[in-house]
Amino acid sequence: MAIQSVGVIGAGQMGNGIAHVFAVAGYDVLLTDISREALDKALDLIDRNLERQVSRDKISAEDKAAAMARLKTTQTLSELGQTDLVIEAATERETVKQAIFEDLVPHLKPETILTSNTSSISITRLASRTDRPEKFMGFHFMNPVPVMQLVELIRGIATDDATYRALHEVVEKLGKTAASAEDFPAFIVNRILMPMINEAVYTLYEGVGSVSSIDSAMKLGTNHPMGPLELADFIGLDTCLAIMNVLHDGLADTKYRPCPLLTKYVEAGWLGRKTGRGFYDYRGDEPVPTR
Ligand SMILES: CC(=O)CC(=O)SCCNC(=O)CCNC(=O)[C@H](O)C(C)(C)COP(=O)(O)OP(=O)(O)OC[C@H]1O[C@@H](n2cnc3c(N)ncnc32)[C@H](O)[C@@H]1OP(=O)(O)O
Ligand SMILES: NC(=O)C1=CN([C@@H]2O[C@H](COP(=O)(O)OP(=O)(O)OC[C@H]3O[C@@H](n4cnc5c(N)ncnc54)[C@H](OP(=O)(O)O)[C@@H]3O)[C@@H](O)[C@H]2O)C=CC1
Repeated sequence: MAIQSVGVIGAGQMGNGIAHVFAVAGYDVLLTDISREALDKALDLIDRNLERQVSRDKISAEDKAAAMARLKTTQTLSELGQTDLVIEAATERETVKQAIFEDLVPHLKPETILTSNTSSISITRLASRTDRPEKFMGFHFMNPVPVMQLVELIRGIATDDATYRALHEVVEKLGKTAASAEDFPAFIVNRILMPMINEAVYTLYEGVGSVSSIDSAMKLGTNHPMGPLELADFIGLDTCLAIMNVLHDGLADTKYRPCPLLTKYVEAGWLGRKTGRGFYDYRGDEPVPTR
């Protein structure tokens, strides 16, 4: 079956980036969220990010108009049942994702492929709660989606070859590169990246360095485009903590213990850029380190 239409669940930073790249690649996109405000903000952001690509000659003004025309939003989850491919990109919480799949499954066409953009949660476990574990996969995009080349493809224990091949083809049509990962906690990228970020928070917690010195040390000392604390703010500290908890619970090894300071920031509602404050305060003209 040729995939032509795509449903995206969750209009946060990942959902809007995923909707953006699929619309540019010629797919009809239906984006849903529980909040109308999130949908309106996502449409506005996609428009601005497409404009940025036009201004840098990455796409033409006609491509932008065509992409915006292919993009629709709805607050009714069941409407996504008629699409060929569904990508769930809601909050990184297993109960939230399971509830979404439970509500959606009765409305799905039999041939629809179901995927999750989860950063860490077991694909086999998510798939087992649906009516189609063989047509279920982890489809893990990186942030910011329009810029990052990689998509991790994660097969659950029951995923069939046809589903894997179909998603591999989609990745190629998007002009991105796939890397296959086995279904273990946090897969490849976050198994390696998130302990580094967590260690940077411990480095701050233990007073080895300030926010600025830790970030400049890693940017200038290891050529990372962002320091680990700046990157944590960019990803979202709630998402970082959720991933560390999945690693800690799933691998039962104390080396994945989330830093108490990371927990404290999340408990304060300081989730990074998306709430205006994290390891940096973004409410002024320039980001100001909080420690
Ligand atoms: C948590 C998970 O589950 C998995 C993950 O995603 S982990 C996070 C992975 N992501 C990273 O590690 C990102 C690390 N950071 C970076 O690579 C860079 O800082 C960055 C690409 C985000 C920004 O780069 P920069 O050079 O500082 O900024 P900027 O010049 O504004 O952007 C670079 C390019 O991206 C484009 N861009 C940035 N954000 C964009 C967006 N949202 N949409 C479209 N284009 C965008 C810019 O227009 C610019 O294009 P040109 O090269 O044509 O000029
Ligand atoms: N941030 C990152 O760098 C990356 C994140 N991911 C993964 O992508 C997913 C989304 O992350 P991200 O975009 O950063 O998170 P955000 O917090 O930016 O967005 C999540 C969105 O999902 C919405 N949502 C929550 N519950 C539901 C629901 N039941 N139905 C529909 N929408 C819902 C939220 O609404 P509200 O705000 O109203 O709760 C919010 O708009 C997570 O699984 C995350 O792990 C993957 C790669 C990178």
